[in-house]
Amino acid sequence: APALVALSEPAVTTPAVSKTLFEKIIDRELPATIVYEDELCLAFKDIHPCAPMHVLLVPKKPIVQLSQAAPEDQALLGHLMLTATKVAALEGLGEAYRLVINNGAAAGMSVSHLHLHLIGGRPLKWPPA
Ligand SMILES: CCNC(=O)OC[C@H]1O[C@@H](n2cnc3c(=O)[nH]c(N)nc32)[C@H](O)[C@@H]1O
Repeated sequence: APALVALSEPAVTTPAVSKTLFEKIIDRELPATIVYEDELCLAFKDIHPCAPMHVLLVPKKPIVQLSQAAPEDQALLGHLMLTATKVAALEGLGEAYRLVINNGAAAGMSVSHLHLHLIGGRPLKWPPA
């Protein structure tokens, strides 16, 4: 009987591309209430707002967290901060708002895609919890 030759299955290498929740929102694969968009970033309402106005501002570039931003991201980071002021104005907050970046899970970051919390619409205490 002819020797059985084990046919090696072709190695299937599926790219380990797991989109974060925010990348799915950016790509419109998940719904969100979008309040601002330009070529570099997207702003949408937080699903669990901690204030009457709680918007998330994310770069379209999937920077995992602030501590992983690179020097070439400097202009983008500045754009995010200036865009936050524009969104605050769009949302009628005037000058009264808080802009928060959490870095890492220990700081409460639950989605591994850099995001700025723009919070306002009520008096805010300090320090935050
Ligand atoms: C806790 C602060 N650290 C952090 O990582 O914030 C992640 C922020 O994303 C919010 N969020 C979670 N899932 C969704 C979602 O499907 N849609 C939207 N529009 N927001 C979401 C969550 O409420 C939190 O404030």
